[in-house]
Amino acid sequence: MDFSTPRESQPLLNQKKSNQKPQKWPFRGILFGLLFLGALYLLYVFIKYEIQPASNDTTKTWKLKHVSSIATTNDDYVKQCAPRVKCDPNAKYRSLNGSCNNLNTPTWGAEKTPFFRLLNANFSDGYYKLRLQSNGSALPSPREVNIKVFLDQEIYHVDENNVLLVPFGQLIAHDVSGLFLDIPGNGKGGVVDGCVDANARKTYTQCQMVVDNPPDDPVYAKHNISCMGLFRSLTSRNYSCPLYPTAFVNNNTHFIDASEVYGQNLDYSLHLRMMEGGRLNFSINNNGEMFCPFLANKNLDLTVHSIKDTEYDTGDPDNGNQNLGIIAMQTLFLRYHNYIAFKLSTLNSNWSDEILYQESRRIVIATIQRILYKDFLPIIIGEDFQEAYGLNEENIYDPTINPSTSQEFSTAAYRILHSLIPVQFNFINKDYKTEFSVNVTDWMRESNLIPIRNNFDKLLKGFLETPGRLIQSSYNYFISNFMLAKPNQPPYTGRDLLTIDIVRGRDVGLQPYNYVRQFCGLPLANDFEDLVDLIHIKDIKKLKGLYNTVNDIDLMVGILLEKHSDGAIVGPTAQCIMADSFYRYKAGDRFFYDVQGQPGSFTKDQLKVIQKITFGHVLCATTNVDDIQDKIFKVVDHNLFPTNKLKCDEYYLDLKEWEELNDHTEL
Ligand code: HEM
Ligand SMILES: [Ca+2]
Repeated sequence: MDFSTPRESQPLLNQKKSNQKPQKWPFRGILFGLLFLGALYLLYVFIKYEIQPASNDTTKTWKLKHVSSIATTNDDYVKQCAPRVKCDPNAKYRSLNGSCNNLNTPTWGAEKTPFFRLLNANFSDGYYKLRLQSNGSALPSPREVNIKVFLDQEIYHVDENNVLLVPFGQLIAHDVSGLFLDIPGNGKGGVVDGCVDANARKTYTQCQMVVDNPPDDPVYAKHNISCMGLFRSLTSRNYSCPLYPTAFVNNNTHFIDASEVYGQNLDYSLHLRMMEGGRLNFSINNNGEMFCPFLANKNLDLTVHSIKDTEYDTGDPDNGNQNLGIIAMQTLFLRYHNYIAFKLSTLNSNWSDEILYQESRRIVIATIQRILYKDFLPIIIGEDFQEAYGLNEENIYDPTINPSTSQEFSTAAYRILHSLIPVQFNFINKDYKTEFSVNVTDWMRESNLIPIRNNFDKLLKGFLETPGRLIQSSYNYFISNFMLAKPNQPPYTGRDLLTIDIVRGRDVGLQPYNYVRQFCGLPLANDFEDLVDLIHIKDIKKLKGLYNTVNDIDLMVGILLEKHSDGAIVGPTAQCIMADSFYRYKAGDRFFYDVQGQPGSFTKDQLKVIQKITFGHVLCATTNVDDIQDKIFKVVDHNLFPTNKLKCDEYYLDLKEWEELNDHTEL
């Protein structure tokens, strides 16, 4: 036995019998004194910043708490305007417009109902006018904020996540949120041209948020473009529901229910269907590949842009054609629906078109929900945070939870992922060669590339194999200057997405960053310097030069600048806002895929199948892309980690649990 090693229970300091005399009072006194002062200081810090007693992981103590709305207006729509809806409590399938999901409040989560608010709206007149700074002056031009705070600090590095995060993230955005523009007519049968002339600004309330570009604007000044014409958003007043303060309407269903694939209401959904074999309408290209139905030259919104050449008919008429990434997702899930419908029809030859359509729709929605909660969200808000927030737990439906998208989520928190948008999309072939790349901003509202030369497969391979833009506060230079340029005109006739996002937050009356941060359990900053816990001092200095007080900073700006939380790609305030909406989409959705005991629930065995479906299954069922990583949003080098690339045989989708459904469930 080695006696030189002290026994564990033996305090190390007592190990050696020291000949020294015990230390005397003055030394101990100083030590205790210092400790006492230290404790007092800590107490002061704890009180000042309302820090809760820490567990091992201090960040988790406040994160675990669910936020609950402190807005007083969330019931106004239901009380004052909601139509009476008669629901069938035994309906097996969710409605197309989201109504009757909640049997007590049937309009919760339905299309064309107002966004939920976490905090009350903030308008300078308490009703509709844009917020001002606390001293009554106008807020800084968002374009100037972008130029001074964000644009000059772009980092040209890539991430371990791949580009697929962008189109999939956008697909979810278009599922849960649709803020339409309130475009005024010019009295001559046309519409006001972008609010750019001074007269329009004076005449139309919808033109109140035109953004002035600073005179030294690095891009627009030399072309004499002095402002960015923008319209305000549609309000509940546009739908004959005059709420006070102004409420903004979601034109999509709030639920994660693939409404961008199926449409937001019954009429529109019928127009998208073949009415045969449960399938959705489609077009075929020269290679016999399936796409969303081609629509030639249909103009959607000529005031902002015009549509060129190939356009597709999708469940999301407003945004489905916005860029190549989203059109790829629309195509992918249309094909997936039709693939499932075909499979189910071979298993159940007696099923009607309606049953095939609804059963396929149910599986498509479940697939999107699975990918979102299992693969996408942990990357965004962090795995530990997601776990701690209870977002991984088996779903227990709670009818008291309002499933509606929060305004803070749709017009700020979820938009910060715009910073992930890459400059280019790569078209990569089966041999992992990039055949060509295109600028995302050169190909907006134009889809001609998609249906030719196997480009669709190459674009998807490109999403998987291209490392994403490093997560950072700035948006890329192109999307910050040249988005949606006028057709056949130079790029500088385009727009700045970050400017739009900041001003959109003012449009819908979001509270400033400091108050939302406090709502999320973080300390309220008394002055700019107090932000240093989450925002870099160099950014604080810039904010000081732009905003009057710390209470004036736009929510979008503050959350973009926040340091990211451990394991997440966003900071704590964005985590808090996002987790809230994603929690309510789940716990407040009676048809969420894993809810049991409802007329629309999957059987236990079907659920087991659903729980195995991944993005790889979707790709293998619908494209020629092969060798797909299980961790779908990560870049996996095929040379270094060949075994992490799985062949499509491993993504076989077996739906025999749906065979002769009458044996499993009642129809
Ligand atoms: C190439 C990719 C993308 C482009 C070009 C793009 C562009 C846009 C544009 C122009 C708007 C409307 C702005 C306004 O007038 O208020 C918008 C809205 C929005 N975007 Fe993106 N976006 C992209 C990707 C994403 C991604 C990856 C996310 C999130 C993961 C996202 C989330 C949102 C949200 C939540 C809205 C508000 C939707 C609404 O309520 O109507 N977008 N985006
Ligand atoms: Ca939806």
